[in-house]
Amino acid sequence: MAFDPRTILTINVALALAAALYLLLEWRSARERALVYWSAGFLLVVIGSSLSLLRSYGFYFIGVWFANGLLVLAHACFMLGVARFVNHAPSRLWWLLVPAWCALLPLADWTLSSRLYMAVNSLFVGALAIHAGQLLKLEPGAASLGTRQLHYVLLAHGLFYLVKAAYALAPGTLLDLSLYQGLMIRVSLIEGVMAILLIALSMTGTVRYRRERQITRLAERDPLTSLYNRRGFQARAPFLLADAHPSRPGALLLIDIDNFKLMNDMHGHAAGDHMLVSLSDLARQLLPGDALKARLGGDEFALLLKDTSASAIQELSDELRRAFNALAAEAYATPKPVTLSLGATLIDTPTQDLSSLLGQGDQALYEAKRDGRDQLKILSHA
Ligand SMILES: Nc1nc2c(ncn2[C@@H]2O[C@H](COP(=O)(O)OP(=O)(O)OP(=O)(O)O)[C@@H](O)[C@H]2O)c(=O)[nH]1
Repeated sequence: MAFDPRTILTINVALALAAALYLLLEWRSARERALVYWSAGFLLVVIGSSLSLLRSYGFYFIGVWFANGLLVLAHACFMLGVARFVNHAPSRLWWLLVPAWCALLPLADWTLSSRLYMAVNSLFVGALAIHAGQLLKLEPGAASLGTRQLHYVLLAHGLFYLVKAAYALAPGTLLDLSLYQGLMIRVSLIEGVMAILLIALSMTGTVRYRRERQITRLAERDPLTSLYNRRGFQARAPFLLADAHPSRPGALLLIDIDNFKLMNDMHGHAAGDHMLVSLSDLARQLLPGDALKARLGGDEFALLLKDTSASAIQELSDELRRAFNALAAEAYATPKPVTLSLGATLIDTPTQDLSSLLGQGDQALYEAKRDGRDQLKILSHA
């Protein structure tokens, strides 16, 4: 298909400008610094591609050398953005690209040396893009579609530039940088359009996924203890409840601190907060990793365990109480002891009825309080 290189370059400019503005707008809401680097990279592509249009009017230095130099700089920005995104400090050796590129300037003659120039320039672009792609590690389960896409698009883009470098040095190939003559130059213009689109979309996709994960995390966690809050507990409980079986029953355990108001009143809110955090730390230490741990509100906590038994729950409660009571007594003296009351209900059939389980746990907890606090009561699930 015939096409006019200047038209393609103009499309490149428009797309890169749209990408730069789009990424900048994303930065306004996401505040992810990588977006600023990426946006700056696309702005450099805009300037470089615009200057590139000048080569057909005889401005070779600006239209070829300078414009392609900006392309290297743009890819350095993409790489720095990815490094920032993955919290990786790039090696200082990349600075060597600056003197290396400047060393190409004396080669400004438009026969043989333009091939060498294009080969080295493409090599720099390819190396930066491949390095940026490699920085995006694809850990199973953690990488989003956007991250995977950005990883592969950057690698493919980098490989394309390596091929371009090899092509430039291959004898007998047509290459005229001033008139955009030669297969590789024309293919490169088309590749540029596709790369801008794919890279910019993957960049926003990968940042959005991370931001959504952060928002979900914030919405489901208690800020003081970092345990799940009621919303997070309700969202995750069904997975554990569905697993219950008479041979491996689960258990719901509700915990309420006794005389907590007294501690708050006597020692201040900070002391109360300290004990809430201590209790959550104990829960993390003493419970299995797959147990669901949540602070439902105030001084009330909920634990959901799978594959357990009444005796295991009793043992766990005794350990929790012993450790918590000792901590509280040691740190903050109160006329009435600050202890733990616990209410548990065993779950021996799969169920999705969390609210009635919470009702039973509450009932058991109420009995523990009524019978003098500092103890566990267990109700069997009918
Ligand atoms: N420090 C602190 N206190 C909180 C927080 N949220 C709720 N509280 C306090 O927790 C206390 C809960 O009081 P209750 O459970 O009704 O009182 P209690 O003294 O523990 O009484 P019993 O449970 O019957 O032993 C109140 O004083 C609340 O102000 C919090 O985030 N930090």
